[in-house]
Amino acid sequence: MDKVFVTGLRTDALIGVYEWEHEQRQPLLFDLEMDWDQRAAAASDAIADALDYDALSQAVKQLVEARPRQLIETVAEEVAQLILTEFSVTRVCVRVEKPQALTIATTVGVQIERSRP
Ligand SMILES: Nc1nc2c(c(=O)[nH]1)N=C([C@H](O)[C@@H](O)CO)CN2
Repeated sequence: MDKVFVTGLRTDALIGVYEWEHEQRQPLLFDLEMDWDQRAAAASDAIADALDYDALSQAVKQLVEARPRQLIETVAEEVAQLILTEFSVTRVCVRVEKPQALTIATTVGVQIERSRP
């Protein structure tokens, strides 16, 4: 299957289980990979037939930055559902990194894959 991907999408989120994390924004980085048949877009050369990675990235950033959450699992799930429902995508892989979470590790994160029936 063809793919559209976005790597290193940066957001500034209120994210974490600790009190200070609800007041101080910190970066969450997203890698997104979507199934998308490219043939119609390639034939028409029209953005209307493409999965618009610009619109998709802006929507993800807006969702993530809109409200505080405790777990990166929650964010990953919400992002996956947004992409499936708002962008007519049938399968998405969402990887979330929280690079400032631990001083003893370069980064931590979760990765999920979700499909629409
Ligand atoms: N599986 C998870 N473990 C932890 C999370 C999380 O979101 N998912 N969050 C934290 C804290 O917020 C931590 O990142 C603060 O440094 C701990 N474990």
